[in-house]
Amino acid sequence: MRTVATASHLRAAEEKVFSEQPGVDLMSRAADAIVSVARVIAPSGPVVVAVGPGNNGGDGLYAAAALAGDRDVLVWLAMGTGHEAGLHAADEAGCRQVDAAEATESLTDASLVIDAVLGIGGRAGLPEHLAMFVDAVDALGVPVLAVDLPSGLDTDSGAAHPSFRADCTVTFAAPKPCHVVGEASERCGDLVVVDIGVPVPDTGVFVAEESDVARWWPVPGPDSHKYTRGVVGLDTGSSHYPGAALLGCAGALHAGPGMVRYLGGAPQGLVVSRFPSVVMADGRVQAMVLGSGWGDLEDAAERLAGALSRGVPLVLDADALSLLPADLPPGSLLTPHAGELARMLGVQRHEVDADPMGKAREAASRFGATVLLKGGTQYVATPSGTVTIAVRGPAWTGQAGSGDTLAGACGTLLAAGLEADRAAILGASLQAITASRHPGPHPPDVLASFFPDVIADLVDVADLR
Ligand SMILES: NC(=O)C1=CN([C@@H]2O[C@H](COP(=O)(O)OP(=O)(O)OC[C@H]3O[C@@H](n4cnc5c(N)ncnc54)[C@H](O)[C@@H]3O)[C@@H](O)[C@H]2O)[C@@H](O)CC1
Ligand SMILES: [K+]
Repeated sequence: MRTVATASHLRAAEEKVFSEQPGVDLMSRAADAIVSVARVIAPSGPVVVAVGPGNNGGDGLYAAAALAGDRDVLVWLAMGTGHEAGLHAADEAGCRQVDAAEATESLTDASLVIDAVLGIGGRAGLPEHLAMFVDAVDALGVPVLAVDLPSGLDTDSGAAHPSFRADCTVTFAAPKPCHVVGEASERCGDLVVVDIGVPVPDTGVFVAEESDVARWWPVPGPDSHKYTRGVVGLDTGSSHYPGAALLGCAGALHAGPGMVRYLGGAPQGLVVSRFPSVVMADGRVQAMVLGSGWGDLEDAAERLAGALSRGVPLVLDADALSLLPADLPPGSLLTPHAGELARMLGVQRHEVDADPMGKAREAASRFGATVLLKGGTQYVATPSGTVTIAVRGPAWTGQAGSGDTLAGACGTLLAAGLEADRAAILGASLQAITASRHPGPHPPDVLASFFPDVIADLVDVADLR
């Protein structure tokens, strides 16, 4: 996991470094990292560096100076001014200063554009002349390397302001919110996080990576059996929504449980004919999933009370989220989408959309349970206030039934003994990674059927033997 830091977190951390190590040259370290990545993306050919007025431009100018040793480097002062010492270094190294028209014309031959216009000091959006330059870059398909972040984005949000669209972003110390949430994250391309000697601040916000999923996945050992791997009970689906039972079973089974018990109100024959390993008899379970596809079941409250009396961690999804009891069993997980979270908190949907992380954190605190807020960006908030952003995937998963399979997978992971936040991070990340590796409009149960291949590929092969 990586810590996610805002612009003000980063500024405070940098100031501490400067006060403790007067004269430290962080800009050269930043420039070195940019140069290394630039050489990988475009080993030769002319480079156009769009430079802004602040230190982000300074990073770009020192990188331009280093690259000018063996290729043509054109420097465009996109805001009219630039970091003085950086400009001097670029001039000395033989970079050629160009105006907007020449910068745009030179794109036809350019192997790379370095966007060093605005970084964490930038205001969101781009002035007209820069927006036109970005359009020209996009139209010609010239690769873009963004310094710290694609200029135009708001560092601290996922909002899709007019901005550069990078193939790769080199950022310093820690990812910022714009790199990991919302549409903004899709403008960053591959993210390279570089340690330039600024300590990562303690923010309580994290982003999960594929390597975390591999590291934390509960892989059975030589002495494992169905009860050590975990038995998950599903009280999902109903006679009105029998498909939810199948989707939950698909998610639970393909995440690797010891056993799935189906205890819901959908026709049993339907479930067992599709999934013969699912057991219909009631008995011991180590976690329960409730609510997906309940609709307006008359006995919903009794079903929830029955599950609560088992004293095992619960995944509460969909219709069960409107019946939240005062005390949930320890280790329980709530899996709302934005509309359901708004209802849980008694706020408008747009308030959740405006501050999804804050609202997920508020719900976790209020209900004393981990909250997985589902959507394009998936937030896992704990009652202690930490938030982890799950690995992102393509929007193919944005379809009816994805939440049902996800709840089933999370139930399997809770039954395996994982803490609720890990179960949520792993379940949500697995679904996203699977959609990345198997892109296309697969129905949610079909996508879940690819989970085993993805899990096997992620975890250490030796562990599977
Ligand atoms: N503080 C440091 O020592 C380090 C900073 N680094 C770099 O410095 C960057 C931050 O530098 P700065 O604080 O100078 O900020 P920026 O370089 O991000 O931009 C600040 C300047 O741009 C102007 N500006 C902001 N938004 C604008 C807009 N929309 N239109 C027109 N002008 C706009 C501001 O008025 C200000 O002059 C980081 O992103 C990183 O790239 C790195 O060199 C590492 C070390
Ligand atoms: K930038």
